[in-house]
Amino acid sequence: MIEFEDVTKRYPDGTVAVDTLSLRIPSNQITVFVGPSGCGKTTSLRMINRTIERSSGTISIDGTDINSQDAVTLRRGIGYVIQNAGLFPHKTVVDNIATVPKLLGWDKRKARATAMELIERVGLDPKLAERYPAQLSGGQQQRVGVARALAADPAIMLMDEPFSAVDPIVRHQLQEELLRLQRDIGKTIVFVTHDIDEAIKLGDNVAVLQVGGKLAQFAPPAELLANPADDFVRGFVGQDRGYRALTFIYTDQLTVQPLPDDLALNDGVPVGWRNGSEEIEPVGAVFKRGDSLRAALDAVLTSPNGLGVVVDDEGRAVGVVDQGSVAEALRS
Ligand SMILES: Nc1ncnc2c1ncn2[C@@H]1O[C@H](COP(=O)(O)OP(=O)(O)OP(=O)(O)O)[C@@H](O)[C@H]1O
Repeated sequence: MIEFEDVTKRYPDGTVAVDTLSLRIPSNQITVFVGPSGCGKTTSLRMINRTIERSSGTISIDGTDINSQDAVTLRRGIGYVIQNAGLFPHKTVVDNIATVPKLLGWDKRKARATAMELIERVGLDPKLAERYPAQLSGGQQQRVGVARALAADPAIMLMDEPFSAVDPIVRHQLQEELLRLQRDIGKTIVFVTHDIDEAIKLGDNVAVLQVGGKLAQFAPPAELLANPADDFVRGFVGQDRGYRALTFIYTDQLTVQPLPDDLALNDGVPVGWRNGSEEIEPVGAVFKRGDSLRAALDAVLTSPNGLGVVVDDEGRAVGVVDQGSVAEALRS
């Protein structure tokens, strides 16, 4: 557990970026700091690895004050991922990832072998290992950034707006990858974002901060949406929090109907709806049994004929649901 107790950061010019922040960040979960620009998210995050020193209060990791150990040693034991990845431009991908293990004195072969393993683990093609960062896409660079942060197998990983500079599709893929990776590695992740959707999607817990680093609410996302602590949180979470809250509602009450003939399939995978002309219309979003009600609603809303397609783990269509069935589940 990482614990903030009455932590304040006052910069030399007098700006109070964080004001008596108290917070307990549970181990082996993702905790997201979210809030408007300038509310002190980055300052709070960087005080954990002491790249910014607090002015007063205590930060402890598993009961030990972080000021009781050498800052450089502390930092090497904590993974850190930033926006635009911050890779070393003159080092190859594999050498970027092996940086901290080498600093920690691992032998070269072990550091390299670990780096190669991580390349695959974060979903990168091993052929990219000898490329330089400038020869990668933004999304690939971010994956290298995550692999580099994980290289020395730290218990804690700090991530500061890591996916903000990539386009929405890549961002979605990186978020999914992070959740998949976290299911395997179970690190204590502290993640900064200004995007409430990202916070809700990734966080086991979400800390909503307001300007001055004041904690407005600390809660799991479903709780934040259902019971915002005050008007600030309500406003920040947004008008459509009812819709977002559907992300956390699962139902087995949807009536799944057999596949209609006008759904075009390729090897079982839905590719479009036939509408009587030569053209086929896009399927829209699909969802799996066991997905949230939000996914089911998305599927019927984005379908050209109001039928949402249900797929199995391999993406093959298994049935459809209609708007009435989703509305019934919403009502109950
Ligand atoms: N080195 C500094 N000197 C003085 N003030 C600073 C310094 N760094 C940050 N600040 C101020 O501290 C406050 C908090 O900044 P911080 O970067 O922690 O916020 P943030 O929530 O991460 O913002 P953003 O989402 O815009 O990145 C802001 O008012 C900022 O201007």
